[in-house]
Amino acid sequence: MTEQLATTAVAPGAGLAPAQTAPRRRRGRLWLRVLRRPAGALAAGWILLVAAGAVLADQVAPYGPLAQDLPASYALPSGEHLLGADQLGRDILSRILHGGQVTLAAVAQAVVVFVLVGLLVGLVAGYRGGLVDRIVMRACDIALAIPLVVTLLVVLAIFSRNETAAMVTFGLLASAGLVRIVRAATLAVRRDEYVLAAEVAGLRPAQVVLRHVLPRVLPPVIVQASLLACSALLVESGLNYLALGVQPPTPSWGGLVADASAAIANQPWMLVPSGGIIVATALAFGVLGDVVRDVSADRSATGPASWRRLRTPVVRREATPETTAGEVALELRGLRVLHGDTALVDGVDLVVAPGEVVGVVGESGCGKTLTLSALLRLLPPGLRMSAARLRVGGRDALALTDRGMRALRGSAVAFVPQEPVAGLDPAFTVRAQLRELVRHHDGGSRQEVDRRVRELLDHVRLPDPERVLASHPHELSGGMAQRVAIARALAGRPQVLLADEPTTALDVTVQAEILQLLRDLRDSDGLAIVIVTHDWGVVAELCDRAVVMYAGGVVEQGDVVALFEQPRHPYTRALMEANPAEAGFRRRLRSIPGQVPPADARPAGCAFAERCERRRPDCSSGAIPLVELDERRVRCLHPVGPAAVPLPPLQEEVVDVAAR
Ligand SMILES: Nc1ncnc2c1ncn2[C@@H]1O[C@H](COP(=O)(O)OP(=O)(O)OP(=O)(O)O)[C@@H](O)[C@H]1O
Repeated sequence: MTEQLATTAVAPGAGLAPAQTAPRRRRGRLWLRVLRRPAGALAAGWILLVAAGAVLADQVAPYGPLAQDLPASYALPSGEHLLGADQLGRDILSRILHGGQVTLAAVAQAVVVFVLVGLLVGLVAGYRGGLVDRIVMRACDIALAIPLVVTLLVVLAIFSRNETAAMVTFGLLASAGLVRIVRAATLAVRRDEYVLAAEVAGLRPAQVVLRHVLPRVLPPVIVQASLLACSALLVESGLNYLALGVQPPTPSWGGLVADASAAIANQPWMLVPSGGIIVATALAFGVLGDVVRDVSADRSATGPASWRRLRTPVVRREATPETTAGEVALELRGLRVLHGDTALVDGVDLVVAPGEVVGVVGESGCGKTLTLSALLRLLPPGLRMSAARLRVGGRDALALTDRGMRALRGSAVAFVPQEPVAGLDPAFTVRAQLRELVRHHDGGSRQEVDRRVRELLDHVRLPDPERVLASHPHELSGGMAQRVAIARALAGRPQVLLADEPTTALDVTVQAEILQLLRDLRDSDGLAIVIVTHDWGVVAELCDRAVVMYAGGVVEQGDVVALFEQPRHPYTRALMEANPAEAGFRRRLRSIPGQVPPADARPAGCAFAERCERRRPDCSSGAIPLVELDERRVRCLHPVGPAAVPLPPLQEEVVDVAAR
């Protein structure tokens, strides 16, 4: 158990699904794939034929809709009347074509209202969440409880048989069901990493929704719209059958069925074309919906793996921090991340100069990712953050509104995820995704945008850029995808790059290439980089300084060379000794006994004391100060090596950002 724990703490790639193994998806535009299926092609073809016949009825119908030919009364199909004639000798085919104008227009009205309301309200509820979502859901409950037929009859009575009013009401009431579906789909998509990546890149909510959420929720909307069209057709025909809508002699499909029913004793044939057109068209709408559902189920079966969900926090804290000498790209002082009253992260400081790389190391659950998320002011729902200071690229990130923070993300500070493929939208090519960001940050003509996209790919040294640009994320290897993710991050020319284990999902050779790339970016662009890693090898290769975290706090931080030469905190030393690279032939990997205490059960005093071979009774008696020890900071009463000098305490005052 303890062996296993030590390995988990430091092994590169532990517990991670390599991005390259993401299953390949069959691709193609949705409508093309629908048309490739015989049932889809047949249904779509029939609907198009019927719609075209209705629109062009004046041109293609052999007779006028009201033209009578009494000698042909009740005529069966013939060369003169292809579908026969009714009791007044009116051509049934012509009346079906003209009646289609009324019926299909009514169906279209209902579908348009249904889709517009369902899509807009569902997207807003799912994306915004919170109070908006709750209000929308209650309104849907009410709408779904209203009896449809009774309401339509009331509307027809109030608006003197106005069919448009009835169909708009029908679409509106039915849209409550679509709102729920779109909301659920939006909630699911919001958890996908590429949507998060778009948010982190600083895109506006409307851009994120239109570009990355809408395409995902569209298939269920098309399915529901088809099914609604089917219902609307039956409802409209029913109303006209009862003569509650358009009045005779104006033809409508429901009215034709009513005529045929009245004449059934004289000529049963009349019911075949008039009922048949309704049945066939309703069937076509239903089949089309089914095919779209099948096809889109194939598409979404292999969606990207969900990553940690990050959201905007609500609380900030201000303080009188110690001053920082020299130029600073990123300055974080006294960070706390709270879950209710429990501090998940407590008192973390992080100062990074331009061109400096800082590694954040520690076992799982020590607070590394939450610290990174807090730097972006993006935390999982339910968590709050406070800090004495957060300055990014010279700007006070704690004083910024949500809109200001969005502008900061992607421009001053950018993020590289652990699983690069999951951070890219599977529906778009690399070119489209890079263009989107370049357009967002720089604007310019298409040629200028394309030039910048090529520059970015050259900057991250992607071989065969044209092929990469034309590829979808699943067609890229892990290394290529990580270079694309870095190119995306660089699109806004950030001063600070945050990376959450950017090499753990990659094989060793590719890891080395990505580390080299990050080193070069630090040197060429003067990027300040904060990298979360479990791998001391990455720290040694890339970082200038390291911050060692344990149980939500910093236990040691300082220059990497000095740290490797002489770790001063017993935890740092134990973590280094548990590094798989330290194990050799016939040499067992050392492990740290016990495990990191959960945030709500941290012991008094030093959180590491229970697992520490140097513990003394005073380790568990009170708060342990962070002390200065030969140019590094250590939170330990009995450090490895010479004794320490305490640092002055940080004074803080609490300010609620949300209240500003
Ligand atoms: N949304 C949340 N709600 C409550 N607790 C959380 C939440 N997210 C993280 N935590 C807790 O906060 C602590 C720090 O989590 P964090 O993800 O930052 O750890 P980590 O060091 O990044 O771990 P890993 O290396 O496994 O990614 C853990 O105890 C975790 O259980």
